[in-house]
Amino acid sequence: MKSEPIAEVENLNVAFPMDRGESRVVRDADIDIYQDEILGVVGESGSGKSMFAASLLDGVVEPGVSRGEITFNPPDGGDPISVLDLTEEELRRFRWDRVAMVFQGAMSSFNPVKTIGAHFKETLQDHNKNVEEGLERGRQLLEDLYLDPDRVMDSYPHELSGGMKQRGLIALSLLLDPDLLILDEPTAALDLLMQRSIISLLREVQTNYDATFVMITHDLALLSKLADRMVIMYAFQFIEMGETDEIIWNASHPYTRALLASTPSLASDIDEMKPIPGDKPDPVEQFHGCSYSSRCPLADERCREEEPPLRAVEGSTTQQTACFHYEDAAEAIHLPSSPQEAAESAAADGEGQ
Ligand SMILES: Nc1ncnc2c1ncn2[C@@H]1O[C@H](COP(=O)(O)OP(=O)(O)OP(=O)(O)O)[C@@H](O)[C@H]1O
Ligand code: NI
Repeated sequence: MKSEPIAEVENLNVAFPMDRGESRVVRDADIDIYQDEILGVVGESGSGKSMFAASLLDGVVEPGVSRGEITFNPPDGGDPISVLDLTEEELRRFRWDRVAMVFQGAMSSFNPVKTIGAHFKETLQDHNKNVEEGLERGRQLLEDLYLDPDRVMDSYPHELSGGMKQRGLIALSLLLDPDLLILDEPTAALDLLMQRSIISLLREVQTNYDATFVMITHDLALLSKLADRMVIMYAFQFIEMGETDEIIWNASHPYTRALLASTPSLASDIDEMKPIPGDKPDPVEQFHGCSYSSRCPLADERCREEEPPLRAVEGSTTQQTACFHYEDAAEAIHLPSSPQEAAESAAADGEGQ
């Protein structure tokens, strides 16, 4: 995937002042988000995924502060927008018009005393859009998400199932035609079947509406089917990123490999997997060296003292990893289902017949 970056994140830090010190929940994050891609963000609970996502529209909750540089490049050719420098009023317009977000736990974010249609109408009015045209687009979006627009527009949130509500929210978030849509755990509260059907819809919608998606999830299996690129977070940092196939088949960071190794057939949730041994990091702590070193089988003296920067993986143009020993990771953390093994076992099956 080679296109222009729609957003450039440089040296992003998110911090909360706390009694026992500053809690740094995103640390020195750098990434370009490319136009028209689906970027998946994976990591265990508390690693900073939602904080990173919220920063993209300067939406970290008070008293949290985002520092660094987030540059949004409008795909229609407008001037670059420095997101963290926008005024309240500019930010209000930037959100929804440019970048929209479906928040984590959003199933309850429809107002229970208003119909779904009223939410669509208010959103259009708040942003001075033509209501009639906008509602037409809203109905089309609902239809594209396999919902009956007549029924859904007239319904109150409690009259819809979880899956319908979730699709309703995705439609609402696309109403003002944002260039970038951020989905924070869009399927977490849904059953497996509904998760899978929403996923296939998301790809269609992303293509039809020409939007860029940033998708946050625990579900590696889901991302491996949907994302063009993945970024792995550990302890408030990006520790690996690359094209999805590279990450799945050739993960270079020991943590990514541990995640993959403990994910049976890529079909389970990160938090249900057998845990990776060692303590979870504390955001107030100042770490020395690599944040994963206390859990990493490859860690040595240097790893405990010096922080490994995110660097290009040799032989790849897109994969980056933050590990001094990534070249040894494949041998040290064995993944049962490498493509070679899959091919070998397929060949062996063939011989037996
Ligand atoms: N309002 C807050 N004030 C202070 N710290 C917070 C606040 N909200 C979250 N945190 C801390 O920020 C860190 C990152 O949280 P974040 O919500 O980004 O994690 P996450 O990766 O999205 O996790 P999950 O998968 O559970 O949603 C966590 O350690 C969390 O305890
Ligand atoms: Ni989260």
